[in-house]
Amino acid sequence: MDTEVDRTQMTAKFITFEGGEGVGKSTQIKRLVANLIKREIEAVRTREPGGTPRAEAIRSFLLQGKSEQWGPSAEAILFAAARLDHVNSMIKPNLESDKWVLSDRFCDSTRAYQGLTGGVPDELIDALETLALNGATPDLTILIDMDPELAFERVRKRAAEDGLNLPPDRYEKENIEWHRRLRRNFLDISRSNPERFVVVDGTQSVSDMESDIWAKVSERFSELAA
Ligand SMILES: Nc1ncnc2c1ncn2[C@@H]1O[C@H](COP(=O)(O)OP(=O)(O)O)[C@@H](O)[C@H]1O
Ligand SMILES: Cc1cn([C@H]2C[C@H](O)[C@@H](COP(=O)(O)OP(=O)(O)O)O2)c(=O)[nH]c1=O
Repeated sequence: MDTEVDRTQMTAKFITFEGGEGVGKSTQIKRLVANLIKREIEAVRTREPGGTPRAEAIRSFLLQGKSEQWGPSAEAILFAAARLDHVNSMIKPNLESDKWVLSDRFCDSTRAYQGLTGGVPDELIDALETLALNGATPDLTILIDMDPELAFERVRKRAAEDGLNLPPDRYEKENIEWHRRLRRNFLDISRSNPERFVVVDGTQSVSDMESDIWAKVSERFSELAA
């Protein structure tokens, strides 16, 4: 493991997007990166599980359902193994070269999916988080919150428009009650970490949500105040 860096001395920020499936994370992360670049702030977008070749290999194993029979604790360990590589070979080097890093999902997904919703004990989730983050705690986490039924409706509509009939990935096939629990668990995590989280209403239009997120991000980081 590499040595811990003093994040308080850095100007580049690490921002994560969290929430259930189809709430608009990838749409909004692209817009936030573009808004930062417009203001001449170097910013890179990444995602979890994935973000590095080694972590992407773990991603395909996890999302094709091959890990399902291993159980949620082993899955949590696999997500953490992917995260450790992502942190050490992608996130930290970019922050150290003064690039803002924006990640589509990060550690709160493990706590919400495998931990609170999947039943993996807090002690294991806490230990994996300490190990995998290696000091790289997000400066800000944007939770996009909305009813999962509406979010799935959007995803289905888009897939139908594109003529796609994709098989559901690992967590999409859980029932709606499971996804409602997941939503409540994400909200609980945000309430336990009020200094790190902002919650955004996912039912807004794409451009209203973009403005809402920009207002919240620029309020948080004084260097963005125009
Ligand atoms: N605010 C929005 N209103 C309506 N549809 C949206 C909105 N944001 C995203 N979408 C559409 O919903 C689907 C899921 O959005 P996406 O950004 O991929 O979500 P996520 O990354 O959270 O899974 C996409 O088809 C996208 O075009
Ligand atoms: C990062 C992470 C993701 N996941 C799940 C959430 C999603 O179902 C899946 C990632 O799929 P992906 O298609 O990237 O997400 P989305 O559907 O939001 O666009 O992996 C976990 O269960 N634990 C984790 O730690």
